[in-house]
Amino acid sequence: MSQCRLSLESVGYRYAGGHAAVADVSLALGPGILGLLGPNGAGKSTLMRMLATMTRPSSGRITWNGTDLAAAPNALRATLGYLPQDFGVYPALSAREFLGFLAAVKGLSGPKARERVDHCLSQVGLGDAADRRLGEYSGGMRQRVGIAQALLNDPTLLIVDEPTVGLDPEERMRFRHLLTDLAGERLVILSTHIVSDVEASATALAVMSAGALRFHGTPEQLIAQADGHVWEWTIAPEHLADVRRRFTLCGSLRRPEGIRVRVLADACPHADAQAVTPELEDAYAWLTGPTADAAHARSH
Ligand SMILES: Nc1ncnc2c1ncn2[C@@H]1O[C@H](COP(=O)(O)OP(=O)(O)OP(=O)(O)O)[C@@H](O)[C@H]1O
Repeated sequence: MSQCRLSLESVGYRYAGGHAAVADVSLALGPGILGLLGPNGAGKSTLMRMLATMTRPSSGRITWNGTDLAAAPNALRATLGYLPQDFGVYPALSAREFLGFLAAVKGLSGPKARERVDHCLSQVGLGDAADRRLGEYSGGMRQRVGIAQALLNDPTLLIVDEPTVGLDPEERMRFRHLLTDLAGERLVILSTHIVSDVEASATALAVMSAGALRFHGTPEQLIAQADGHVWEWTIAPEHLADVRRRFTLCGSLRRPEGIRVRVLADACPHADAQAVTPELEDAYAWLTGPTADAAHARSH
């Protein structure tokens, strides 16, 4: 079994003339699926590009099985699969031709390459569509081609950056299952701003906002942080706008007797409100949303 230890020590990145897009991120990772969550602009893609050795950290260091990536990026590249956020395909080629081309770029050729291309296409469920032009593929199918190309070298580290953007719910679900199947002994890092993308599959979560790492742990540990901060009660429909203005609204459900609202608050928001068991979505909003900032400010 290949080793699979990725370590980030106080990693930071600053774009020329800009603020710190990533600041002081430390993480120790092993096999499993890490869901990297964060709102737009949190620094996820910048971090992923450093992990994929596309850019070097401005500060700190990243090691793969103990080797510093700044000094020896090839230590990782041979065993890395990367699906960037802006992955594009050649519409005139079939999936089989496209992957054959990329296999050759990666140094695979002959029957071995053909076998590998077939294997990766069937792994992502595109065996039957392999000879169709990529221009005719749906968004979800194209993203699966993106995963297939990332799998060509049977990577130990698989990095996928916002792979579900633009997919419909069915394709999104299929993509989640695919990543779960692929995990095994590898480390899969999946970035997204959609909690349900990682809810069922991630063994660990890292949450970023404004360049900083706000949480690293299991989904259960994240949920525990929101315990006692998620409330529900029923209001008259005309009070909805007021509740929305005063609290972070996580959900609302129209019922015959009124609207059942679900809000985040650090203390009981209303005489009728009851604390309810948090879901992962609530906990993520609690960690990254305005309620969290307000509660944080009050405690300092
Ligand atoms: N090429 C660049 N030059 C300057 N600033 C950049 C560049 N790319 C990203 N940034 C800035 O760095 C910060 C982090 O961006 P990044 O793309 O890493 O976030 P993200 O979490 O991946 O968000 P998204 O999901 O929107 O891509 C943002 O403030 C962004 O504006």
